[in-house]
Amino acid sequence: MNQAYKEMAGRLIVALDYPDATQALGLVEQLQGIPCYMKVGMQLFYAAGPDFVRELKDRGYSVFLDLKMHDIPNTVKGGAESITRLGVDMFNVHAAGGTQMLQAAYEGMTAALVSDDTLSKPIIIAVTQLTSTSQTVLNEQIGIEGTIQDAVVKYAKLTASAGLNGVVASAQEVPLISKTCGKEFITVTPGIRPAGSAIGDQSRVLTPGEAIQQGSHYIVVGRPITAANNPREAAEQIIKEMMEA
Ligand SMILES: O=C(O)c1cc(=O)[nH]c(=O)n1[C@@H]1O[C@H](COP(=O)(O)O)[C@@H](O)[C@H]1O
Repeated sequence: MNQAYKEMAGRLIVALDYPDATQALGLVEQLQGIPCYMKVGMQLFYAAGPDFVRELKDRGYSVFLDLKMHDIPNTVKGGAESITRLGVDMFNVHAAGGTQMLQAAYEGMTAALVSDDTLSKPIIIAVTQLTSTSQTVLNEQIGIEGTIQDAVVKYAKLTASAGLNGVVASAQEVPLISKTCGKEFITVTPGIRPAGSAIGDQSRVLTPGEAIQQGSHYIVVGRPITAANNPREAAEQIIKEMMEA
C-alpha cells in the first residue's frame, strides 16, 4: 500500500448506517485492509452503543461519532465529555446551537482529557446546513433568509470563533468556507455521489473527485458504498477517483 493511497483512503469516511452491529461488522469485514475512517451515526449508535465504537477502535479504525448534538450548553458539555471518553477521533454538534453551546462542547472534551491523560484529543466539527437542505427548504421551511452559501459561511465563522476545528457542509461550499475561515479549518463533506449513483434524499451533492478538487478535507460516503453490489469495489473506485482528482 503506497503512501498516497493511504493518505487518500484516510480522507474517506464510510457511514455505517445499519440497524445493528452484525450488519455493520459485515461491511467492516468486507472493507478490511482499507485504511478509511468509519462513521457511527444515530441508527447504529442507538442500537449498538459504545461497545460498537470500542470494537472499531480495537480494530484500529479512526472513528467519527456522528450524533449531531443540539441541546442546552450544560447537556452538550456532558455529552461531549462522555463521547471523548469513548476515545473517538471526531464528533459533531449543530452550529445552530450557538456560541455558548459550541464552547460547551469544547469544555466537555477538555474535562474528559484532563481527567484521563491516555485519551487523545478528538476533532470537533459543527454541522452548518444539512446536505439534504435545499435553498427552498432553507428559506421556506427552516425560515432562514438568504442563500445557502451565506447561511453556511455564517455558521462556519461562528464555529471557528467558538474554537472548534471545522464544519460539516456540502463540498459545494468548501471554497467559500476555506476562504473565510482558512485552509486549516476542517471541512467534512457528505452528500457525495459518484457519477450515475442515486441522489436519494441529498440535495447539495458532488462527486468524490469534485469534492477533493474543491478542497474537502474528508468526504463522507454511505449508500454509494453500503448499497453497492460490491461495497469493496465501490470504496476502491471512490479512492481511485479521489487520487486522480
Ligand atoms: O454529519 C453528517 O455526517 C451528515 C451531515 C449532513 O449534512 N449530511 C449527511 O448526509 N450527513 C451524514 O452523512 C451520511 C451520508 O450518507 P449517504 O447519503 O448514504 O452517502 C449519513 O450518515 C448522514 O447522516
